[in-house]
Order: sequence, then structure tokens, then C-alpha cells
Amino acid sequence: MFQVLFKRLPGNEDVKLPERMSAAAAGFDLHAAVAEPTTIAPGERKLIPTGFAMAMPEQLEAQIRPRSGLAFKHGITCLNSPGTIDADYRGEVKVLLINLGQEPFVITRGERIAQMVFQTVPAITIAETDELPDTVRGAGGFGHTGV
Ligand SMILES: O=c1ccn([C@H]2C[C@H](O)[C@@H](COP(=O)(O)OP(=O)(O)OP(=O)(O)O)O2)c(=O)[nH]1
Ligand SMILES: [Mg+2]
Repeated sequence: MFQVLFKRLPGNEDVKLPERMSAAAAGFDLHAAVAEPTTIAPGERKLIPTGFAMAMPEQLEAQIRPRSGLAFKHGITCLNSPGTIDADYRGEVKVLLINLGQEPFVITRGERIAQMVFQTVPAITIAETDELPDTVRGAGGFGHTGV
């Protein structure tokens, strides 16, 4: 079990912190902390504030992913999906949305705009070498096994 800390940023007492909408949901829904209704025009991207900052153990990262309902119904998705929240980031979590639909989309304060999924990050060390271990695949890739 990992403990994650959420800190509301000033002026956002009315905006819900990330929450699971079902007991075993993988994603914690993120709420928009826009001051006023914000329109994303077709093809436009906007960075949407969430009103909180966070701290998690360094074995974790958090991924910001789209909500499938918004994607399906309105073409709203995360441009940098999945967005990466580093364990040492203490700034406001923001969601980079893009409207791939045909209609303008209006985001209202408190609306659930994306979801955040936690993942463990393996501890690794890096070493430089002149020789890599052989494999059957070798350098084959990009469809070399056929379709
Ligand atoms: O959807 C996102 C993606 C990133 N971030 C924050 C947290 C993350 O830790 C930081 C940096 O993100 P990233 O590493 O993806 O961006 P970068 O362009 O490499 O910026 P930096 O040079 O600050 O790492 O920005 C968000 O709030 N939302
Ligand atoms: Mg980075």
C-alpha cells in the first residue's frame, strides 16, 4: 500500500480532489479547476488546471489518461496521453486536453475531465557498453514478422 498526498491549492476548496467513481476503479477522476466555463474549439488544445498538487513515494508515477466517454461523445482527449506526473513534481497537476471533435466543447468548473492512474516505476541503473546481448529478433522490428 502506498500513501499519496493531495494538497488543495488556494482558492480551490470547492473543487473535489481526485476520486475513484467505483470501488476498484484504476483511475482517479480529475476535476477541472477552471475559474469560468472554458471553451475548447475543434482542433484546439488547452492546459486545464485541477486545483491540487501532490506527493507520492518515489517508486510511483501517475499517468493522466483520457476519459473514454468524453473521447467517444465529444472527441476530447489528452494530447500527451498518457501524461506523466513525476514523483518529485510539486506544482499544480494540469491536464492537456485537445478537441478532436467537430463541435466546440465547454469545460465547467468541477467537471471530470480526465483520470489519473498510478504505476510503479522500476528502480534501474544505467551502464554504457560496446556490445549488447544477442537475441533471435536482433534488429528486426517495425513489422518484420509480417502482418
Ligand atoms: O499531463 C501532464 C504532464 C506533466 N505534468 C507535470 C508533472 C510532470 O512531473 C511535469 C513534467 O512533465 P513532463 O516530464 O512530461 O514534461 P517535460 O516537457 O519533460 O517537462 P520537464 O522538463 O519539466 O520535465 O509536468 C502535468 O501536470 N500534467
Ligand atoms: Mg520531463
